[in-house]
Amino acid sequence: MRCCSPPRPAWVPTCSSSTRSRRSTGPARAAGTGAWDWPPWRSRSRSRQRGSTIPAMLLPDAVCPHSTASPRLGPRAAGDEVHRRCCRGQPRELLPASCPGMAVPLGEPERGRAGRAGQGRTERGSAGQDGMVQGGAGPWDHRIIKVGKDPQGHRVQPAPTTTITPNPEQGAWLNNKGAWLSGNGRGLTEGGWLIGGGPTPRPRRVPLTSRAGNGGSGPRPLHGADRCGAQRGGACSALLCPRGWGGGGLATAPRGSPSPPPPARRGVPPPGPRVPRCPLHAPCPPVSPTSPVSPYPPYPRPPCPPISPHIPPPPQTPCPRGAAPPHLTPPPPPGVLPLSQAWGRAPRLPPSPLPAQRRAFSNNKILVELDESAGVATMKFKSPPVNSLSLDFLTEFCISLEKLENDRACRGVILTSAVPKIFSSGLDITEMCGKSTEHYAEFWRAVQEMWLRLYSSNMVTVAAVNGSSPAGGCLIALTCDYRIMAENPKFSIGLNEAQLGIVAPFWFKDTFVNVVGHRVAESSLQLGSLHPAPEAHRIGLVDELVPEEKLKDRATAVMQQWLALPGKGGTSWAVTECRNGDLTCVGGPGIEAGSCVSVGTGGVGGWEVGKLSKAVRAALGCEGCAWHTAGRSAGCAGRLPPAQLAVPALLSRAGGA
Ligand SMILES: CCCCCCCCCCC/C=C/C(=O)SCCNC(=O)CCNC(=O)[C@H](O)C(C)(C)COP(=O)(O)OP(=O)(O)OC[C@H]1O[C@@H](n2cnc3c(N)ncnc32)[C@H](O)[C@@H]1OP(=O)(O)O
Repeated sequence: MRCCSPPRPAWVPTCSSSTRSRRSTGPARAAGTGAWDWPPWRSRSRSRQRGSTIPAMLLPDAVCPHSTASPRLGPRAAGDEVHRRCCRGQPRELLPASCPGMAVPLGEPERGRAGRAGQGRTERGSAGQDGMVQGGAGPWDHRIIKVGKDPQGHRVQPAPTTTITPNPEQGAWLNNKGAWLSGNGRGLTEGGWLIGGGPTPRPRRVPLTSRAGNGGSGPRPLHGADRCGAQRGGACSALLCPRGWGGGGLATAPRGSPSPPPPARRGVPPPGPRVPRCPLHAPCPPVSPTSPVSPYPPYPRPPCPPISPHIPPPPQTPCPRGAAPPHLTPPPPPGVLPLSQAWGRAPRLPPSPLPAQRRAFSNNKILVELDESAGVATMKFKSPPVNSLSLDFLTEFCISLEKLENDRACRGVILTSAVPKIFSSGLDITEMCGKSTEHYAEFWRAVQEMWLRLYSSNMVTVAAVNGSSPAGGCLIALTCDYRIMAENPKFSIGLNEAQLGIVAPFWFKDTFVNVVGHRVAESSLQLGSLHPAPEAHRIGLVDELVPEEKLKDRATAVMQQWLALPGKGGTSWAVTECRNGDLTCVGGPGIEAGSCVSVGTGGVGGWEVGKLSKAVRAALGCEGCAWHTAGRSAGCAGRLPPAQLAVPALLSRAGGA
């Protein structure tokens, strides 16, 4: 029996044959050994360079950390509680009978889950996660078994297994979560998921009246209370619950979409015509200070982010970011629809000649400033005295990061500290003693969550280490793409756990090894060394040192350098493959017209480009493939028409890699 995986499993492909790349020294062994103290499912863009893969997995019941069958979680009640919360994100079919989540009445979690996905609630459907498909005998018998981005560029988390059913009355399709699908049966999409091919064991029709959620691309209230698991009596996580966002102004609102209107719900008037919704105009919802069923201890939820004064109301005003000036879109080759027009979506705006638009939101412990024109956010830790990573901090960190991840205007994040001389002191030691087992489990889950989200972020992440950074603080820096440290020798960084008499978890270690190499990591870990900045630079623990006053500028420059590269920073790609391939040739800038075919990664759920290329090249034996970068939103939002997305064929020829 498959079980829920730890905290964020829902987007893990259920196909046991699928693989995903990951860092070479990452802890895939966790599955094999039964170790459960981290969920080894994430991939990372850098991993593709290393080329290793692990099987996608849902942990079996016996090794699920949240299962009562787990011998390591302690009292049954603790396991039950966490498991119940965790498993909320899982399709019911995948939950073991022993899962306490099964006790939640049917229908309740459905609403919560669907609403969650529909809210643009994201999993890190990193660019490496794939849109693999099993299809059906009939056009509506399909199963979606992988995940990616939706047409608006939001990463979404559909259930790994989804059946869809036609709704002839409205000429469209619904899945078993009530989400709207668009397409023509050959290239149906559900919020960006391409679906097609292969039988579904038990296709299920869902009465319209029970389709409460809208996990697809149809409109829905950003913060409707009925979307909130907490409101439904189900488990509600601050991270999962749309209300936990504390305001959707910066979050996820789909822009113009060709999707059909959502189904009417009993007692709920059908919404009017779909109006492209500007997230900046989204009304700020009431936010309750606490959520009684949140898995997190009550804490003041962050206030709604202020709507920038330069964004004019009213909501009906055309979105200022809704359409690109024509001159900014390069003309496509003759006969080829630009990606951004193929599905009628607006590409991401390149830097505007207008004054820089800056937005900021803040919670208790982290200040986030987003420079929209640059596409770069700065997350400043402001939790004095030492930015210790408490449960609250970690939670706010994840929320902030995910907000940015969902924000199409943001492609990179600089992490730094607002506390003088301290980047972060690492895990809050006070969270690790004198607390309940449940608290320990929750805290540790949050630690992992922080790492996973950061590690697998689609954004470019740069750590501007402007102070000491021991242990968990060092981990944050290690988890970023690039580390710049203030060259003050009084600042030190390292995994010093050994000095505290504890052992760095192996995923701390693996992250460390990936950066500094095996031998340096070995000796440093054994000694629990804290390396002064110059030494840290020498051993490669940080990539460069700069005077503290130049740290910000340098981080910004590095960020620009990274963002200029194709494929990073959430940039979506149209993968161009390959001579004599059987896909439709679309050509594109830098691509010899007629020689390549193109697959919009946004349309296939966020394929990791390098991996796809590698797989396709291996399968087709092609040489000289080129990439066509379409820009983040253009690539995500502007997918090729289904007819041009011969992805199943591609996948089958690529062995589903
Ligand atoms: C629960 C889950 C189950 C899993 C358990 C398994 C355990 C495995 C864990 C493995 C991974 C561990 C990772 C970690 O991150 S452990 C934390 C490691 N951190 C440190 O060792 C840092 C210690 N602190 C320092 O070195 C210095 O404080 C620092 C350089 C950061 C700043 O020095 P400064 O002189 O400027 O400030 P003070 O030392 O005077 O400290 C000011 C106050 O801050 C408190 N403090 C410091 N660090 C922490 C911390 N990590 N957590 C909580 N509080 C911290 C310090 O006590 C001072 O408080 P008071 O003013 O009240 O005394």
